[in-house]
Amino acid sequence: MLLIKRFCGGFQRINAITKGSKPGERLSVQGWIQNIRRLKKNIFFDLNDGSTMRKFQVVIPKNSDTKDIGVGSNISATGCVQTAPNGQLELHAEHVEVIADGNITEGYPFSPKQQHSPEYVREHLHLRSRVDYIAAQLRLRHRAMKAIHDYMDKLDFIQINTPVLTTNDCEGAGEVFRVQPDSADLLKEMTRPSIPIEQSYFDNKVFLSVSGQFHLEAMTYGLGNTYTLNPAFRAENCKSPIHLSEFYMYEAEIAFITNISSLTEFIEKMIKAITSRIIESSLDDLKFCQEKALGSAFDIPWLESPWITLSYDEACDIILANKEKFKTELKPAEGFSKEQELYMVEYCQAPVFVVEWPANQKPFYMKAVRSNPERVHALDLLMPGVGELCGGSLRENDEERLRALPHLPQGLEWYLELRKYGGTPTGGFGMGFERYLQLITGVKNIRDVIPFPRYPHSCKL
Ligand SMILES: NC(=O)C[C@H](N)C(=O)O
Repeated sequence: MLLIKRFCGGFQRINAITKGSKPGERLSVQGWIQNIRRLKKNIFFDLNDGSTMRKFQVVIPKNSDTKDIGVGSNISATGCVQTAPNGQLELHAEHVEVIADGNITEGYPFSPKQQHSPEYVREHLHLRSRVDYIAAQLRLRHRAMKAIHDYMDKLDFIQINTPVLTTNDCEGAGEVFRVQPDSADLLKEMTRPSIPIEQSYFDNKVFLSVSGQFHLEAMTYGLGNTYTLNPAFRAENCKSPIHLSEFYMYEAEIAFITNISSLTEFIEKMIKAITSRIIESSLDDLKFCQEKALGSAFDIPWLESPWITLSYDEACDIILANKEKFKTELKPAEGFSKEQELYMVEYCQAPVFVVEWPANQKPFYMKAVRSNPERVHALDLLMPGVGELCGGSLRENDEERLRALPHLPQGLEWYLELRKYGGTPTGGFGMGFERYLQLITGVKNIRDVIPFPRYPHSCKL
């Protein structure tokens, strides 16, 4: 504790104070003033330091010199913790110092007393961490990441920092961002005889990663179970409220797995566990985000009940039997539309795993069902409100079967070689981390659950 205090320069964070301080304790805090009330005997500051959505009241005698202090001012205060008449802890300050003026009137876009729309708040990305529900979202995001890391660590998964720059496009779709130096001089300087000039830095075409899966597979062949929680990129001209050009993907690769039901069980257990952990650690922020998003907080209905698994054919039957309910038609080569995904969840009244997909709808690396090679051991997890949350599969670990594929992508000799030196059965999944945050908070636009959203026509800051 001493060490922590010294790191923070002797100041305590409000979250720690409201959770652990006792009346009578002397301490110092720093933060931003959110509101000032000047009453007969005392002046009351509502102090916020970003560590919690709870405001901490600082009380100073009326005769103190506070003419330089206004809403938005940065202050430090030292004093004694006491219990306020409402039962909450407050600081009776003997010493208050102004660290910086707030100046929040001169062109400041947010009025402390006004509610601003998410679209408006998003226009001021660099200032929006000062808006209460964005701060709550970002704290929740941190807790959710921590919950994932703690969960995986407990299960002895090894975290792998998969590369952001890659030469493969994993999913095989043409949706990648190319990367090359901006400097024409540098490219020229590095030119080699047989390499196109724009590739002369790496001697290869290089992309921003769309998925860390192949790198995880390589590591899993030596380390056993691995995972990553890294940025992934998709160059799609898609303005939907559930897509980003840069997002975080939580991917795991499990060794010695031979059954798709083991994978669905793993995912269901994991999502329930990390969600419960977030509820334990961040209930205030979670409820606040839910209220802001949907008007009222909600319980998460899928935490206790079992989830459903449907084969692709069973899922199609449900859609076809209800086809008058959809604007979109079921297209055999394209999987389900968003409204069909959401309908399936509503129909089953539970999250739904769709398994046993037609091979022609899925990437080449998925393991063929041996009794029916037209099908692959793949899964999509459909959740209420967001539709697809996870995609996963067992991986084809038979080198010969991979080599025989008519559309095997070029340049993946290394991927085949993994199988050549021992075709370990593996399987795994990817979960869009921001989509998960949308799922538990109800936040409609994915741009509000990531600090700096990147999407078509927008890469600010
Ligand atoms: N790791 C995974 O299975 C995720 C999958 N490659 C995807 O991008 O959806």
